[in-house]
Amino acid sequence: MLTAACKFRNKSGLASTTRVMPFFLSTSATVTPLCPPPSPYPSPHFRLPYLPRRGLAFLAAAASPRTLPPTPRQAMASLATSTAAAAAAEVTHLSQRDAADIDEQLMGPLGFSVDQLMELAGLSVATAVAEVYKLSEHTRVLIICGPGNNGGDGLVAARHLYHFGYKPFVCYPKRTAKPLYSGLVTQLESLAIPFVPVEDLPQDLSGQYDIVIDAMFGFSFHGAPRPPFDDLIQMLVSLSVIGDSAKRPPIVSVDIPSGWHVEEGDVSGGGIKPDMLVSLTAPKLCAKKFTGPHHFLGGRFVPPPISSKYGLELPPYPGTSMCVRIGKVPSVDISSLRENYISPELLETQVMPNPFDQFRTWFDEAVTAGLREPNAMALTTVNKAGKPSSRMVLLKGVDKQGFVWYTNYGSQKAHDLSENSNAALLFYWNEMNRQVRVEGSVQKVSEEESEKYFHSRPRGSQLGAIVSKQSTVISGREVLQQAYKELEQKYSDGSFIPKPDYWGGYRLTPNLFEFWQGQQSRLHDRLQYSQRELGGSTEWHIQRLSP
Ligand SMILES: NC(=O)C1=CN([C@@H]2O[C@H](COP(=O)(O)OP(=O)(O)OC[C@H]3O[C@@H](n4cnc5c(N)ncnc54)[C@H](OP(=O)(O)O)[C@@H]3O)[C@@H](O)[C@H]2O)[C@H](O)CC1
Ligand SMILES: Cc1cc2nc3c(=O)[nH]c(=O)nc-3n(C[C@H](O)[C@H](O)[C@H](O)COP(=O)(O)O)c2cc1C
Ligand SMILES: Cc1ncc(COP(=O)(O)O)c(C=O)c1O
Ligand SMILES: [K+]
Repeated sequence: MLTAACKFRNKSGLASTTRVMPFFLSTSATVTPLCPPPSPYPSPHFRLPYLPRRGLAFLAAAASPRTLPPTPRQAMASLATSTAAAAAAEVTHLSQRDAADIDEQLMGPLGFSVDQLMELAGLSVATAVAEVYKLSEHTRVLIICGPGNNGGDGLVAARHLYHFGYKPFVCYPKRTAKPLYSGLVTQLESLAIPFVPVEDLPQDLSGQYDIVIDAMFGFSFHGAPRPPFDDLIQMLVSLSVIGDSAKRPPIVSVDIPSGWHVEEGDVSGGGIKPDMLVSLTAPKLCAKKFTGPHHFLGGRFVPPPISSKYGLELPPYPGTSMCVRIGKVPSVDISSLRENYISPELLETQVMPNPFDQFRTWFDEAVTAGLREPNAMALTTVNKAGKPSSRMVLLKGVDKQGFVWYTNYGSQKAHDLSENSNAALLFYWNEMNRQVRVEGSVQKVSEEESEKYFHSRPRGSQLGAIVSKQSTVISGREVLQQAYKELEQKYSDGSFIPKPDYWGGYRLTPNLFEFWQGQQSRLHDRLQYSQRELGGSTEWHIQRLSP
């Protein structure tokens, strides 16, 4: 499989992505049910005593890096989880002294070298920048590096940004003679990254750069900035007073907004106002005064002895990410969220004559691409009054007879289907720019088929199905837990769990399919398969629909 990822970003910094699809080698508090279903349930299981609410520890477990799956989409999902967790929990802020102490411990008894930590710090900065400021709208990055390790982080970030596809420019006026720094400079020179002297910088940076990274001073800054950093800081201050953030490059500060007091922040009120702060190891006290939209934490290297010694409360990093968003999540301009789809063409001459075969091909490709739950589908039912309702269900089988899923025969969907057998299924494989619509009529599968499937499920899910009077109102989660616990005990000997007669499968027999492949400028491909009578037999007929 070949994939290409080319991302576009809009002004909010959060949206407008071009999705290039993978190419395959083969082509009020009271809630009452809207439509109360008839009750097929035996009642005794459901009159159960109150059980205290469980703690929320499972939320933390859900955000644990170890449990997070690796695909980009899942990483995004987990980023959201850990963002929420980070926002909820208090993140430790370090004093200047503790920050320096931690550095010493890491590079002393804990066996790290400065090169290593700087590499990880710089990589964190680059990944955080790339997460917020997408390449397609922000290409040219000016990195202003100071004389110490903060400047070193900037040099490392410049290298990674280059490899991510950005065009870095480095301003490094006070170079340090140490081999670590000269090595970093040589590495950048070998990539032909331009070093820009301070005097060559335009007074107004907004015309020449799309992002400015402030890597001048970190936690060892003290006093007032000395030349030439005083002027450089002023340049960034003038930049941040341009009110319309869309008309100027965003400023990203590494660890500390340069010129700010490490603990007190922007004391005079006339300092840099960065749009983004990437705190390293743990935020310093001044970060409490940061009011920009993007606060990230990087430096995923803190070992337990440091965390426990300094009582560090730090958010979990999502998946394999080098950075995690902390602080408030910026609110998104929903109207600006959009994707531009780029996919291979979907042509009448290439698709299979039979829509079931075409579905199977696409389905297998979705599985091969590693999509999470490609068998999740929206099911829309309509009751006798014509009121539609949709929900997700899992496809559990497909063949020329139809599409099968399992559910509760007392649920709202079951009630709708008993009144109106017409239904629609919808698959959306986001990462592949693909959608499949299926319409038809629905019948229950045989008891035998349902029995067979029921007993293939994990025992926990079998018990869950017995416990749930799906779509009815319950007083609290405890009701389910208590009933579940009792059943768990009842069947603790591993004995056969009978399928309740209120649980089973449905099969939708299609009379219409539509295969949708997203394309640029909203000129998508849509191929519809409908049924036609031809010489006494039914045939599938393919038509292209306008996007
Ligand atoms: N564990 C981590 O999180 C790591 C973080 N890293 C980064 O390192 C910095 C801290 O680096 P450090 O070298 O200790 O200090 P700075 O980069 O902040 O800068 C020190 C140099 O700046 C000079 N300085 C200080 N104040 C001024 C001033 N007012 N005007 C001009 N120059 C100033 C200072 O010179 P002095 O003569 O004054 O001492 C130094 O030359 C941390 O914030 C992270 O970004 C590591 O990369 C990895 C581990
Ligand atoms: C991804 C996903 C898969 C689901 N799969 C099923 C399923 O296979 N069967 C089912 O009864 N409910 C499933 N659900 C729950 C349904 O969406 C829905 O909440 C439930 O069936 C009750 O719907 P109803 O009240 O409209 O009948 C799933 C939910 C999600 C998000
Ligand atoms: C209520 C309910 N029933 C059934 C299913 C299908 O699960 P399984 O794969 O165990 O059959 C799901 C899946 O989410 C569900 O939520
Ligand atoms: K800085």
